[in-house]
Amino acid sequence: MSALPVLGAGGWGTALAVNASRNGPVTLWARRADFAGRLRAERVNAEYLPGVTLPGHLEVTAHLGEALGDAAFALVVVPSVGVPDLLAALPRSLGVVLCAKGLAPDGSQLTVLARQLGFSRVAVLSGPNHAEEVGRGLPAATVVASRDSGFARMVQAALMTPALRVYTSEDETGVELGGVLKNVMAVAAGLADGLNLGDNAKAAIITRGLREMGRYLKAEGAHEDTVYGLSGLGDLVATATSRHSRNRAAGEAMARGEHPGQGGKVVEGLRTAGLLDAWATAHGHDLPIVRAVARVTQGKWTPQEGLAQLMEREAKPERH
Ligand SMILES: NC(=O)c1ccc[n+]([C@@H]2O[C@H](COP(=O)([O-])OP(=O)(O)OC[C@H]3O[C@@H](n4cnc5c(N)ncnc54)[C@H](O)[C@@H]3O)[C@@H](O)[C@H]2O)c1
Ligand SMILES: O=P(O)(O)OC[C@H](O)CO
Repeated sequence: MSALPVLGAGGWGTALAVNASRNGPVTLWARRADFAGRLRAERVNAEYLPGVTLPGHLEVTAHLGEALGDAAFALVVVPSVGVPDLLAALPRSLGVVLCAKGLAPDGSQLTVLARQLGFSRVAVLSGPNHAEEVGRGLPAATVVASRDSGFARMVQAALMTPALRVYTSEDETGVELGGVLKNVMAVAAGLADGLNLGDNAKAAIITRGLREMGRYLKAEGAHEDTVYGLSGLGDLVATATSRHSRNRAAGEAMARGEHPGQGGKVVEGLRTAGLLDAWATAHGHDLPIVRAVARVTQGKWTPQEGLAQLMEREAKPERH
């Protein structure tokens, strides 16, 4: 049985590797050789997922070819900015499971980019899945989406464990974009936390944020109900309310006048907000929470100005 390559040794790559190790051999790829050496020696990823022991049979390498071996597919778990370069280095015969929740630097969906590069078996994995909990084996559910339902089932079989329930979907776009947008909404929720706006405001952000996500998914051709699934509503709730979320914590820090950085860990929503806001402006779409988060992260509005812009919008029926 060939080992499953997990490409990216941050928090999520490490948690997925630990989970999949319950089913068979796994090789975790880290881009830095010294870091891979530390993981091999210490059997813990102290930098990105402290407190989770790496099983003895989990291999770690910084050699991409060694990680890939003769595997049929790989999990791609580096931050979205790094995905284009990593995909470019992979053989096109490999199936790729995109696990980042962000867009390529030019604003493209990562699944679209993968197809443009010539990969024929493409899937996306997304859901309410904090690495800190999945790594510890706490119960969670997630979705693997692919136009190729046979490929989705293959990935499902590799990742489904007693602690991680994996559903399949054919709505690649809807599942991918749910994960992309919920990070921006989580930054908004964090801004509300940092401004001490209370529970009512948080509920309003989640609910109106979900409506905004639905409008965007529909415009991009996703299925109508995907936004109400694990990768949409599920992940929005998990991220906007969680003490683990780096996106929520980044918003909270900004509202307090602090730097949004999360100790070197990726905060996808900060970059995504600007890309989505540019898309909305170019296409004449109304994404007000995205716009507020983008302008606050770009320093164009204060958090209080962002709040005022949302509260002073024109009166309208709820369904819009
Ligand atoms: N942490 C979570 O709970 C979680 C859960 C689901 C999805 N995700 C998504 O997974 C992706 C990765 O997040 P993470 O939490 O593992 O990040 P992280 O911040 O914990 O770690 C990022 C890792 O990627 C490496 N890296 C950074 N830039 C790279 C590049 N250009 N090429 C190769 N490697 C690079 C870093 O060295 C580090 O090992 C993000 O898109 C995130 O939204 C994270
Ligand atoms: O810590 P965050 O905000 O990047 O969120 C992690 C996961 O995406 C939650 O599902």
